[in-house]
Amino acid sequence: MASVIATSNGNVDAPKGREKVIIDTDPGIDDSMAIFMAFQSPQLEVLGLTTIFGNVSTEGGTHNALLLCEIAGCPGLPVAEGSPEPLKGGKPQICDFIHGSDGLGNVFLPSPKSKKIEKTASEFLVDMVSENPGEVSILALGPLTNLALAIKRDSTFASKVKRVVVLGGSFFALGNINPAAEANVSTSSAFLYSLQSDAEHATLIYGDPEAADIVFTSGADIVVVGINITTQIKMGDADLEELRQSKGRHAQVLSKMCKFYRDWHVKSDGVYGKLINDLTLLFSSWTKHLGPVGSTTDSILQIELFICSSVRVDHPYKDPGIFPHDAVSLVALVRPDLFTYKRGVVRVETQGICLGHTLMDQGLKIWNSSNPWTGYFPVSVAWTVNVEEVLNYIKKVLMKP
Ligand SMILES: O=c1[nH]cnc2c1ncn2[C@@H]1O[C@H](CO)[C@@H](O)[C@H]1O
Repeated sequence: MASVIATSNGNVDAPKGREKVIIDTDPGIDDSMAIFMAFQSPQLEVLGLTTIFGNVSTEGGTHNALLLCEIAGCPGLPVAEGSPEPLKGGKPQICDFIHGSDGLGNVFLPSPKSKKIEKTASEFLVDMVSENPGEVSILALGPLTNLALAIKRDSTFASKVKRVVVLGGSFFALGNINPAAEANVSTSSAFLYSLQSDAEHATLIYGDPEAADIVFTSGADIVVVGINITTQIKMGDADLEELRQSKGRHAQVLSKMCKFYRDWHVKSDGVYGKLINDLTLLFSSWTKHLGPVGSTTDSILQIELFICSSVRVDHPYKDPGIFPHDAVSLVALVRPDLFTYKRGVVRVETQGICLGHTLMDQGLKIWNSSNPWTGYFPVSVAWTVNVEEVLNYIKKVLMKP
């Protein structure tokens, strides 16, 4: 029996008591934040970590998961290694440009002493959920391959798992891999498309939209937090500095990790990179619209005015900082009341230019005939977020000694 009750408007009630949780993760800098937060959350009992590719290789993720458990003072916690590749096979591309070659912001910490358990991630997930039916929740922070394998392995898994909180997808908003897709449901689809014309590589499929579609349509009690929600929460440079100066139990190591992540955000989403890009693009239209350039100072002023009045004045990344995606989904697990939700069937595109696109039927229309959304169980999709409270919550937990 699921403990989370979705009300008619899709809202999710807060769980009562200490919640058993397995974190399925590709750690990852924002994963590390979420994992440390889970260890610092008295309302959670972390049963173990399962690993997956994405921000790092699955093997690298296992290494980092063991390391994070040791740093957090839980060296014996089970870490089960997951699939090295998506359901369809192929070598996944790793986001080392976001998380560094060690996955932890190139901090190159000493290797962990503890070892992964013998069971695979899907075996561990199935066994823990079977042993504690209706009691184990899963926080899924990476591609959903391990969960899909658990569902395939045990047809009762979806009904026995308490609830699954997924960081993934982008609902009625753009993705971060390309306009259609978010990274966890379609890792590196952009890379796939760059290879599609290359016959030698045509059979390679990167990303795991098939797994995401299996999980979303499995009937499990699922809460999905997309990047349309997580990118509303920004830890700016001032927040990061506050963290660095705090006595937070893991504040120092996280601050070191976050440097790389922050610098990537500035390049990828930040004002500087975007401004240069915008400037180049706008320069031609500027001369067309505003006439010939006067003195250099005038020109710069006019360009600034033009940019401020026409582009990106509301871009969330005007000020440098990071998006703590995984930490936000941890908050959705422990403080579901800080979000509102819509219920609906979610399907994931598994082919074509919208590979990895997550699309929810909001139930606003009675369709004339059946369609690929018909007949599946609805999930809860985070719809709005209390930005200030979620940011405060993340900071409070991370700054806890
Ligand atoms: O722009 C991006 N491209 C690929 N992966 C990203 C990007 N931004 C964040 N992440 C990573 O993917 C998950 C959220 O989609 C997060 O785990 C984050 O670390």
